Amino acid sequence: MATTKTHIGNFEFENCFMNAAGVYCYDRNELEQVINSQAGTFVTKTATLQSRPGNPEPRYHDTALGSINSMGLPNLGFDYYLEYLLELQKTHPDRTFFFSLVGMSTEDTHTLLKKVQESDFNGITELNLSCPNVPGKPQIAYDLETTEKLLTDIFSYFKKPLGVKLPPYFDIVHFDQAAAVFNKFPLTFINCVNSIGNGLVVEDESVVIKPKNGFGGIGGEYIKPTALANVHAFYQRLNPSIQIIGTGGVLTGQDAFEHILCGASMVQIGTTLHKEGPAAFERITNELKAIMNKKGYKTIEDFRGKLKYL
Ligand SMILES: O=C1NC(=O)NC(C(=O)O)N1
Repeated sequence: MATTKTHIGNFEFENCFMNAAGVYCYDRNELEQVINSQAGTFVTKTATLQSRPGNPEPRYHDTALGSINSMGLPNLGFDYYLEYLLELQKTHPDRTFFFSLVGMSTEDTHTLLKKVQESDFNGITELNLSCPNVPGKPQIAYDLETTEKLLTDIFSYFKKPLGVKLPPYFDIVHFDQAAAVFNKFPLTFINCVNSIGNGLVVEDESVVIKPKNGFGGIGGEYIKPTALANVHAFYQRLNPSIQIIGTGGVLTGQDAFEHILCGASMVQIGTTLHKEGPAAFERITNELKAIMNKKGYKTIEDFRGKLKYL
């Protein structure tokens, strides 16, 4: 019987599925629903130093093939999520959770990570280098010089497990350049991909979200080929010590199988979770197990990264 267990760093997870930051993770109520689902773990909504209301609504819209969003990092603030995570370390000592965060400035990012370093948090930190929706703020990881400087400074003081949430790259040379940067650091993982930034969805004669005149991050079926390409490009290039979390376009067990085949050790679900709710984790897990049983794979390591070329 196939198992979809996995590990990230030194942590074991009963299931290789979890939410993508931003979906089912805004507050305790949503996070508890993920804890009580078939998901192996959760990641919080990206926390900033102070709470943020985010962008004006409507700022999220589902479409037939996915979603567009320009949330603008609405969150309850770093202290809210840290307090909850520390409480979970007492009530769920056998579980490991992910803490997503980013500063609204480089200084804030260091303040946040120093707080994590000095805290009793014993889970995994996901530094969001790719939010496309804060007006005037670039997607940090598209500036590799700034990213390298930031990671150099971070790893001078941050000694806990850390990964980065990346935007999609679209140029082979950028895969080469980005991997060369990430290979310099003791990253636990990279997470490919965040939404494809600044798409535009039109219905009838209008945009469908208010912020930025309708420009927003695209998720869902639209982005699976880009997500798989980023997962596999970095799988081909990174030191094996840096694991890959695959995010983007996961609707079925087959989509998850493809992410793992491309090299992912964990699969995050965003748009599908938003549309279907936490029951999606059980459905997609069962679909993946059925595929593995049919193919004779017992664990995800039996096929992870073993994408065949022609
Ligand atoms: O990193 C992010 N990616 C998104 O697609 N949306 C959110 C947001 O806008 O808060 N952040």
